Amino acid sequence: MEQCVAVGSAAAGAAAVTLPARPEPIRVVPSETAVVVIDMQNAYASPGGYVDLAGFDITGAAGTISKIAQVLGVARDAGIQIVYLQNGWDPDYREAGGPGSPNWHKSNALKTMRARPDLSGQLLARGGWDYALVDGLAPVEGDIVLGKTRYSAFFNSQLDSVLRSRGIRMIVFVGIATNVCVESTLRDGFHLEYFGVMLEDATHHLGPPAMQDATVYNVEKFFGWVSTTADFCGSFGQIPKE
Ligand SMILES: C/C(=C/NC(N)=O)C(=O)O
Repeated sequence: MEQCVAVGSAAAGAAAVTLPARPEPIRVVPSETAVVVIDMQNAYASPGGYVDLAGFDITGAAGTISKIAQVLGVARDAGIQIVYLQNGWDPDYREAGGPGSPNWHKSNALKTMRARPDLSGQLLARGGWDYALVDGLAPVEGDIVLGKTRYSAFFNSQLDSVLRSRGIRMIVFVGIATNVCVESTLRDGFHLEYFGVMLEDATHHLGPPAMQDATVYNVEKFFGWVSTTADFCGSFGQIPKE
């Protein structure tokens, strides 16, 4: 087996779990691990949600929901902290920014609502159906739910302090979209000294399939590690229930 990368107190010999990953396995203590669920909202994963209305193919999202549900079940039994992110803005879209913000120009949700005024106030507005987490992935007691207003979950959010205060060193990423908010957050996490692992089959891209491949390449080569739902469940599922 290739050399393991040992994270946090695993490097000092604490009892740890080895997660098979590329480019090499990674060894970590479960209490220093968090699963970060990126934007599993109706907007990104349900027919009639924002990305569906904006013309992206969301047929893969149903499979992603069931993979994430498996990951969360095992993570909860292993005592791993789960943090959900929800992307969007206040119902008046002040947090989205006006024409002085690149977000106003690049956000496909804002562009879709400008093209279709009948949708105005519906897409990614806090409190609405589009903003809500999908039914199949409801948080349970002990999970943390945070809002975010830009692609990176570290930007202008409480994510760093929530993780840092709990001694988290490794983040396991699942969610949508691989090539937008998942990659943006994993990259920022790298720069904040978190070890990022992306479960490739528990994420889904926006755009052509090459987008998924490009992020997998970027993560494996430059920013972190790539693993799978089966490997996560196989390794963290061995831990006796607390
Ligand atoms: C394009 C897009 C991606 N979001 C995400 N959760 O990856 C958006 O929010 O408009």
